[in-house]
Amino acid sequence: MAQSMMATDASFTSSEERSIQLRNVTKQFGEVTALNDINIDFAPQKINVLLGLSGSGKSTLLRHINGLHKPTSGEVVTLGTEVHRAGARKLRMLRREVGMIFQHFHLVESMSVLENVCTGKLGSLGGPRLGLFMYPKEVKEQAMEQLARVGLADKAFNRADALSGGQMQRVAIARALIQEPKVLLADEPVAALDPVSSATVMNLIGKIAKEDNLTVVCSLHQVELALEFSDRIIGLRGGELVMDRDASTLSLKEAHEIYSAVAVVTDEEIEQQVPELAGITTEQQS
Ligand SMILES: Nc1ncnc2c1ncn2[C@@H]1O[C@H](COP(=O)(O)OP(=O)(O)OP(=O)(O)O)[C@@H](O)[C@H]1O
Repeated sequence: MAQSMMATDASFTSSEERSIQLRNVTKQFGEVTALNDINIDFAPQKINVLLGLSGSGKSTLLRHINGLHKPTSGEVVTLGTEVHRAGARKLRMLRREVGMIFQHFHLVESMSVLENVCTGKLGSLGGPRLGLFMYPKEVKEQAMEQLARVGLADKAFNRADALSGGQMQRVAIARALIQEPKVLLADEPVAALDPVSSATVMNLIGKIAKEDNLTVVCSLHQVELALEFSDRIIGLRGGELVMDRDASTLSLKEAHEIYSAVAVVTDEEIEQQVPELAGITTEQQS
């Protein structure tokens, strides 16, 4: 792997406090190796973006951070919790501190916007609740505060399915924030949005991350957005870590190299692997 693709900001390699650590993490789904021996730390209060082709392992990596997946081998420690060996109770506790937003928002469309935000508190309130009246007054007030932060206080009593995609994602952000998380995981949060809404949502994530000192790990497909909104770019290809760079030092062209699906192979390597091709010109082969 090219050295330049793996250069890191000193703050990321510091042995000081780390929000998230993955050590030799491999994840197999049957025959498929979704992650292959990944070693990475995420420092607190940074915005980290995962880039890579479809199937490169971005969602799988995100899901290891809050224990939605457990590694086949290796260790994951998030906010001090050993995710790889945590039982259901410990994972529930951890997930109160780790908010997550998704490409398709995962709102309950028939519920009001306000109630959707209140559901972010279910993990700590316990028990099923159906209807706004079942939430304590202070939870509803907190939900209104978070809606105001994402610019949607005036939509609180609308049904969620009356909103645009960008607005739905902002509601999902408010729902994650009401948990008062330390870590925010975002799995392709703008993949279903138009460019203007995408920029609005990424701006919002960046602003809130700074205000709330959040550690953000976000998968994206838009390289330009990744460079604009992140502190750090992590590239995955076929489950392997192929880039780890401070975003401010990375050019657009370099970032696009993460997407070069075919590894560069030299003539010598081809001759070693396929001796019968040695000496045959491209013209003769075709
Ligand atoms: N639950 C699962 N069961 C079986 N295979 C899975 C599962 N989840 C992921 N995979 C496989 O693991 C590999 C990595 O998938 P993953 O969803 O992490 O990629 P991704 O980079 O997030 O892709 P995309 O950009 O399309 O979301 C793929 O080959 C995928 O098919």
